[in-house]
Amino acid sequence: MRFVKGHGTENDFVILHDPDGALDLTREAVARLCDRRAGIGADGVLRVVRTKAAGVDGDIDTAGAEWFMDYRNADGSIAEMCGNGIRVFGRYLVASGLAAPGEWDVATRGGPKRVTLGPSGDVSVDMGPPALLGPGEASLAGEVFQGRRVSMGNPHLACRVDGPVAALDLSRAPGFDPVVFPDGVNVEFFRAVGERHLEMRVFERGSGETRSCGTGTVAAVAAAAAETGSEALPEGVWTVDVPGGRVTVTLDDGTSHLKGPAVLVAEGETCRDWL
Ligand SMILES: N[C@@H](CCC[C@H](N)C(=O)O)C(=O)O
Repeated sequence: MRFVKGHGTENDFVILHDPDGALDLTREAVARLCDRRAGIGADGVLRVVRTKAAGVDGDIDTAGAEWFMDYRNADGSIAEMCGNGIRVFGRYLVASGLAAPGEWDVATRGGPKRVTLGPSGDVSVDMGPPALLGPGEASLAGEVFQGRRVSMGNPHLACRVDGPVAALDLSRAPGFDPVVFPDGVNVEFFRAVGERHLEMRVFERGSGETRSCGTGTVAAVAAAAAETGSEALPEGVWTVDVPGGRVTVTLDDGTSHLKGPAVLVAEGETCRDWL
């Protein structure tokens, strides 16, 4: 099986080219591919499949997008959206000659997302309006953190912390109420380090701590922006520093845009009989 490896601010992915939907991508196969010692190693898999061959017709709004991002977490579970993944997905389509630089929609389980990119450089994606769903809490190393529940198509709990995020122990999954989050949750911890400038760490559902999470950065910005108390989120450009680098999140026109690097680093083929 041919693959490409890529990352967006070190949130890394194995990209599988499956235009006609021929791959039987089991949960076990994804977990083996993502294993960092016995496999290729990644936070998730991006299966690149033509929307018409993805078997999602009628289930989701695809807006006529030619390509569908089938995203899987490292444990093989399916997620609705991946903000860094879709930027890497866009870079892959352009680098492979499957799409021209410019602007177009990619279908995801979280709805169609408009990707904007040039022949090289940063990739931007319209992530849609963050949905603020009210308060929530997580626990970590015996401490309880208050946060805001945010949907970016996938579920988030964004918690402000007082000290540097580097001091947090994310070696174990944060605790949360499974009644409030029946499908699990991605938990972000953020701190303001300047005006419209956050630092953030994340523990992702299905992948553990990752070095970046695109949907998580938008959720953290939405939670921080909501602290102003105004009914609509105030417009503005935010910088978010994550362990893997820096992205910008723009809140404008009732939507959000995520922008940052998306890099393809290697391509190869899995060995016969391995997977
Ligand atoms: N890293 C991603 C989010 C991937 C999905 C997430 N773990 C979930 O299960 O919802 C991003 O960049 O947004």
